[in-house]
Amino acid sequence: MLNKLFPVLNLRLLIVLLAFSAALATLISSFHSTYQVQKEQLISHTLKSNFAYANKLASATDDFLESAKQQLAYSANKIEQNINNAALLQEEVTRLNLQTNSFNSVVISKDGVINATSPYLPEIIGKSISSPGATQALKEKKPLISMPYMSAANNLIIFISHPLFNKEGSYLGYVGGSLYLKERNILNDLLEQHFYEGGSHLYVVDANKQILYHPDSERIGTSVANNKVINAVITGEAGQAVVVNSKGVKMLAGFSPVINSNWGVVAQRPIKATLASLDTLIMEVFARTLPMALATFILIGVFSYFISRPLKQLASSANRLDEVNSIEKLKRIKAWYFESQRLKLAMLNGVNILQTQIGQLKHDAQTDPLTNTHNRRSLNGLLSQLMLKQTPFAILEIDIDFFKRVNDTFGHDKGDEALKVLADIIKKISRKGDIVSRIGGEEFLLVLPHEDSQSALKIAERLRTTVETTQMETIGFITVSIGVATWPTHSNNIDQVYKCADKALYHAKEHGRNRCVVAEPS
Ligand SMILES: Nc1nc2c(ncn2[C@@H]2O[C@H](COP(=O)(O)OP(=O)(O)OP(=O)(O)O)[C@@H](O)[C@H]2O)c(=O)[nH]1
Repeated sequence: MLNKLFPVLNLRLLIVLLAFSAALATLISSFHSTYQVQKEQLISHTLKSNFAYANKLASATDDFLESAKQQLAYSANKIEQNINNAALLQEEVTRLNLQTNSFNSVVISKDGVINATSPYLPEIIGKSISSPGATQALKEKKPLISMPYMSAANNLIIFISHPLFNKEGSYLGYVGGSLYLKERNILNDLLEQHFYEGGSHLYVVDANKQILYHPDSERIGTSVANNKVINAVITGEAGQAVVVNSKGVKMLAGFSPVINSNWGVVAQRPIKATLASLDTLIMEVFARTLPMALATFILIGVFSYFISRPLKQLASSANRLDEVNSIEKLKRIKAWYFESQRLKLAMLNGVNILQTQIGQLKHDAQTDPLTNTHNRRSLNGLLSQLMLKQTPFAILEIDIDFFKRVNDTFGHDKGDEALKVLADIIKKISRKGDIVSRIGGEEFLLVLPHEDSQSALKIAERLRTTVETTQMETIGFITVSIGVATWPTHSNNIDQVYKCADKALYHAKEHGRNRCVVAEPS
């Protein structure tokens, strides 16, 4: 079941899989950590630089407003002393306008009447002014930067003013200047200098979260709600944060307040734009790493081949240990590293032991242990081979005469000795190719290939006389009777040939023993 689910993997595939996944995991993890570290660095760096920009811009704006206030204070001082000199008033407002560029200036009396304007507009001199900035200035009677408001001509304006007092301290009115936030002015110029690319931009809000400056002029005058950066900056906080803007874009923002006007400057850049360069960088690193990674994978393939090869060869040899040349094949395997060497040696030892044992078992299965001649099973096999090859043969059935008496007289052990001596005699008489076999207790069979009855009878006679004349220790002399038959002359059926030899032997016994008889033709 398991094998069906997970087909057997070979060592090479396993090594390749293991090394490949390890290399891949290392590669992915190093790319991932490089990306993460770079990303964190980029984000942190962008946040810091945005904060620095916002800080710089806030302080520059602060400086501008402070300088405008100081210029107005200077002019106020001059005007206070010459409040009735209309020419000087006009000269002073003109100077203010020219100095600050687009800082439209006016002198207003304590009743709210326009005394001088720059640009010079004679048609409104002597008329009353009622704009929110003017009203606030008249009311508060102190140096002031107004809240931004919409002018009659639908311009977003801030009004900067300084009060006028005579020597006795009586209020005379004020001198002031308005900045048109949507139009080009010195504040715009200041902020636009720092506008940079890649979605980066900055904007300025007032204390009411109203946008005073934005690169998209449509946004000027609109309010921003639910923005934690703006919430923080209008309370006078400075810092940096990741924030989602009104369009749902994640931004890296730095923010800083403008103290003089309670405004806030925010410099921000979309995270996506910030990280775009990182994606390109990672792709470049990947492209440069690719050849090395490919080379590594090829090396893994080659190494896995050389590592697995000896084990694969040993495994395939293990399936054929019973082959004749298995030892030679094992010896030829190049086991070049420790484990494969040990395995090869162990297999060689195993094959040696196995083959010795198989040889021994084979010998035991085919041999009569007492006389070391072929047993009945082995004999049958050998005769089958002869018959298969159509090799004619004669059989000599040899039986010891009165062997019971030998046993009874000298004991069973001495009887065994006699059997061994007889076996040795038969072996000596036989030639190469003859088969000597013990087929019963005191019965032997000698197979003589290519011999006919007559020549077999001669050999039987020689055997009989040799036995008869061989003196055995303790026992003395024994005799044998021999029945001779031939295949296929007596019968084509081996059992019939046995029967013929039996009959011949019986005949020999019947006729006095110690004789050889050739079977009658069947
Ligand atoms: N020592 C010994 N005796 C055996 C062995 N196998 C059989 N015998 C004995 O061989 C004898 C065979 O006796 P019988 O078959 O009666 O024949 P015999 O005494 O040889 O007489 P004939 O064959 O008629 O000449 C028996 O006493 C068996 O016990 C053996 O392996 N060792």
